[in-house]
Amino acid sequence: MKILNVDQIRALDQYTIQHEPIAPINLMERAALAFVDWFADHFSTSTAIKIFCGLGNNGGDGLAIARLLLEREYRIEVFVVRYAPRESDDFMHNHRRLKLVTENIRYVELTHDIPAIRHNEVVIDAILGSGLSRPADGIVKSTVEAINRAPATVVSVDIASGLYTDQPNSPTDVIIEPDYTVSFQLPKLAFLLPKNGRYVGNWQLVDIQLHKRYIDTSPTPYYFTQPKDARLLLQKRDRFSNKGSFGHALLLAGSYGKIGAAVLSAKACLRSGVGLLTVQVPQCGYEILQTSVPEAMCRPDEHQRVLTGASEVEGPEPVDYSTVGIGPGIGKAPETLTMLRSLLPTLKKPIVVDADALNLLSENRDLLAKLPINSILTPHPKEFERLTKKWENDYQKLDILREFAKKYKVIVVLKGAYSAVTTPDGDIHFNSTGNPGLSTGGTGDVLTGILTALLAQGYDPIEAAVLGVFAHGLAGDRAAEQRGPIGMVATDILDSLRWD
Ligand SMILES: NC(=O)C1=CN([C@@H]2O[C@H](COP(=O)(O)OP(=O)(O)OC[C@H]3O[C@@H](n4cnc5c(N)ncnc54)[C@H](O)[C@@H]3O)[C@@H](O)[C@H]2O)[C@@H](O)CC1
Ligand SMILES: Nc1ncnc2c1ncn2[C@@H]1O[C@H](COP(=O)(O)OP(=O)(O)O)[C@@H](O)[C@H]1O
Ligand SMILES: [K+]
Repeated sequence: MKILNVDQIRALDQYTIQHEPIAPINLMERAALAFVDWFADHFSTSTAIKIFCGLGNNGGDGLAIARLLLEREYRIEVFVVRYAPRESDDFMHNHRRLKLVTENIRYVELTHDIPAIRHNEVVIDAILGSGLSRPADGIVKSTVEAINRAPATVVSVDIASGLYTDQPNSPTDVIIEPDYTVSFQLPKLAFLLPKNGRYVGNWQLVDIQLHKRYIDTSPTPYYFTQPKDARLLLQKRDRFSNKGSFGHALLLAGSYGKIGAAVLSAKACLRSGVGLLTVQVPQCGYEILQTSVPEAMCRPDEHQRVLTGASEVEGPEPVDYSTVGIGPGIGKAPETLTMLRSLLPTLKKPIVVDADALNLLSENRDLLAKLPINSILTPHPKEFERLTKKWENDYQKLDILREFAKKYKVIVVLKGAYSAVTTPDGDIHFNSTGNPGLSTGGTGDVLTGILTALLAQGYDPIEAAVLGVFAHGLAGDRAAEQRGPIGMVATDILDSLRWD
């Protein structure tokens, strides 16, 4: 699913109006109806509701929502925040229609017009939408502050008033802090960025049938991976396939005290369909790995505690494997850096690089140029900062991500809520699955195993990254259903992984 910018969203509305065709007021009615359908699923008619409307089309939505809620016998009070002398045409139209059915419309011009809001009430925030062009000030600011102070449940229409759709807010901006955001049709970039969490709440999309042709032909670097997008990427298995059909992966993982990382990665790799798996661990990990992952072959490193790459056991060279996954639990010993230095230039196909392998790269940035083209790097934000530089806001972080992926021709998976899969062309696919239960040690090692398995099976590296990150998050969601987000651990994700 595409994420469009604010100008494109406006143009999409206009395109729909012209080409469906539909009158603007009817499109607003459709949006209001979609909102009200959602609202009716979440709140009973006994709820006391205060609707705050601005003077633009977001406010127009609010007025239409008020009328439709009245029709469904909700108890509502409407407050129009009069911050300017002019209203939009569709606002005025809905204002006239609402006045025909209720006299209960009040105007907020001065702070003493702002009503008291009680804890068992629901506030619908339709003050400002995607038309925001400057920070909230004056009576808008005071109203937003009063709503934020109130103990009520807050539902924002389309986007929280005061939040920009796709540019940074300043830390001093006053913005609604909703419990829910009910947005129209397409996700907004602002919803996916960590600093905006409290200005978005639990966000949901409602379909208002905006024109598909415009969406399909609009260029954008931003995508949001939906279940149907991921399903399209999944390769079917041939009836006559054999284990040789699904590649032979090499995992370089583990060090003394961190063999668990190697175990988790290895298990995830096997549970993600790899044909054969060899794991190289330091000698101290040999018995642990052979016992806990009998399906994997183990090549013990000649070093007791850390990886050096050398082994007394004969085996293929790393370049001869379908792919290599390197990093989980490897530490930053000088011997391991030496291994990385000599290994990288020999590899020709995309590999997966995670954890301490990334930290070694950030301390030895000359090695970045040695990464095979289209390799997948999986930093969490701290690791990514070490590889690049500190960012001032989430939007700058996205720019740095895209520059980095372009410069080194790699795919960067910036992990976290809505993990961002960034391609060498500068596209970013935000992941839709996953939950805070994944914030527990070892879940990143599982992801490395998954991605390594997909590369070994011959998946295109971008598709491997998008699909692997989606499947990992989905397994996390299943694990959270079974165990709850607090009790789940990385092993539960392994048990929940499914590829159908
Ligand atoms: N265009 C359409 O056909 C549709 C629009 N929809 C709604 O329309 C909204 C966008 O409407 P608008 O473009 O009218 O914009 P808004 O309703 O967000 O803003 C209204 C006006 O306020 C002014 N403004 C911006 N920042 C301000 C601030 N800080 N303080 C005071 N005034 C400020 C702007 O100049 C703008 O004209 C969407 O968020 C959505 O809710 C929906 O009804 C779906 C269909
Ligand atoms: N709040 C969250 N929502 C969704 N996914 C999350 C969240 N927190 C963490 N994750 C996911 O969990 C994984 C954590 O990886 P990482 O930080 O490398 O942990 P570790 O190194 O301990 O395994 C990543 O895939 C990340 O996207
Ligand atoms: K709003």
